[in-house]
Amino acid sequence: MPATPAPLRIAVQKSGRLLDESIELLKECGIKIDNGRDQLKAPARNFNAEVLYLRNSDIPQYIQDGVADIGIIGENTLIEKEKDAEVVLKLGFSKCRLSLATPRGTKYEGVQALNGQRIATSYPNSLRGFLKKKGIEAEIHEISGSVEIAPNIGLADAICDLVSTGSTLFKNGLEEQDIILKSEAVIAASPKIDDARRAILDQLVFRIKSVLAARNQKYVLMNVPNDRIQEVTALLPGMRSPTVLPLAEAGWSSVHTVITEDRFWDIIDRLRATGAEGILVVPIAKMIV
Ligand SMILES: Nc1ncnc2c1ncn2[C@@H]1O[C@H](COP(=O)(O)OP(=O)(O)OP(=O)(O)O)[C@@H](O)[C@H]1O
Ligand SMILES: O=P(O)(O)OC[C@H]1O[C@H](OP(=O)(O)OP(=O)(O)O)[C@H](O)[C@@H]1O
Ligand SMILES: [Mg+2]
Repeated sequence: MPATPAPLRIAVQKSGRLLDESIELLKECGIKIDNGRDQLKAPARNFNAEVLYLRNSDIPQYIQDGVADIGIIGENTLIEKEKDAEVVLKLGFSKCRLSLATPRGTKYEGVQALNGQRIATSYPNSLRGFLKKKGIEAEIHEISGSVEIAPNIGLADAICDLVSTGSTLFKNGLEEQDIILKSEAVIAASPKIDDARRAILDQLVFRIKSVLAARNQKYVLMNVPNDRIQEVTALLPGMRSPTVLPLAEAGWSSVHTVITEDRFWDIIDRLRATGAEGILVVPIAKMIV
């Protein structure tokens, strides 16, 4: 009997913004993990993997060194740490951008305005690269958090930090000026991953793709008078084409299909106008594409 390969070592953030959605995603992939807050290393119960709970900013180094085979990490951290890792899959959560901001009302007609200025940031490498590309000489002031306070306490003229809703900038009297990069959570793989673990990773990626595909879709069922079926089905997408089944009541059919979340309301309104009734919308757990 062939030996079971060593488990895939998955690095996730120990605590912070990425943790809950990372664990939820693995769970939706059918991978059960004991809560490892104190344990720091936890085996998966029904998949050949183990989870390493690490500091977010340390994960790129662990991936490069092959201490972790893969990690769930923000692209922004991966870029900032300048470590060797392959982005295998974008995960669609923790979307944010690394931006430059200045106090509201500051005169700013392009990045040239930053020449000779002091910029506070927790992302010195990303900022340095951006300024170099733009030919701007500025003083980078590295701080590890609460960056948005820096202009208010006279520490800097501008900041470079993550922005999502923009509410932290707003509350601190700052205005977003330029975007340096856009980021979301990704699966990153080690250059040292071996073939056996790469095969486990392929299995995991297949499951994640099925979960992510399903998140954007709804399964929709409706009753349609038979003389309207053609009009209704013309409006509908489907994995192949809509399913049409006869109802017990003569003259009516049940039509089933899959609709993308962003087209959903538009299509539903048109379906009702065309004569569809009793429309049911059901979430899809997994979608094998
Ligand atoms: N406001 C936000 N909206 C969406 N995603 C965000 C936001 N802030 C951060 N992120 C994403 O979540 C990741 C983790 O952020 P978090 O604040 O939990 O850790 P951190 O303080 O950046 O890291 P460390 O543990 O190294 O101190 C970031 O690298 C980024 O990819
Ligand atoms: O645009 P917004 O939606 O307001 O989000 C942006 C804020 O979120 C992050 O901080 P976080 O809350 O993670 O705090 P931290 O500095 O302790 O990591 C980031 O560093 C910004 O300060
Ligand atoms: Mg943060």
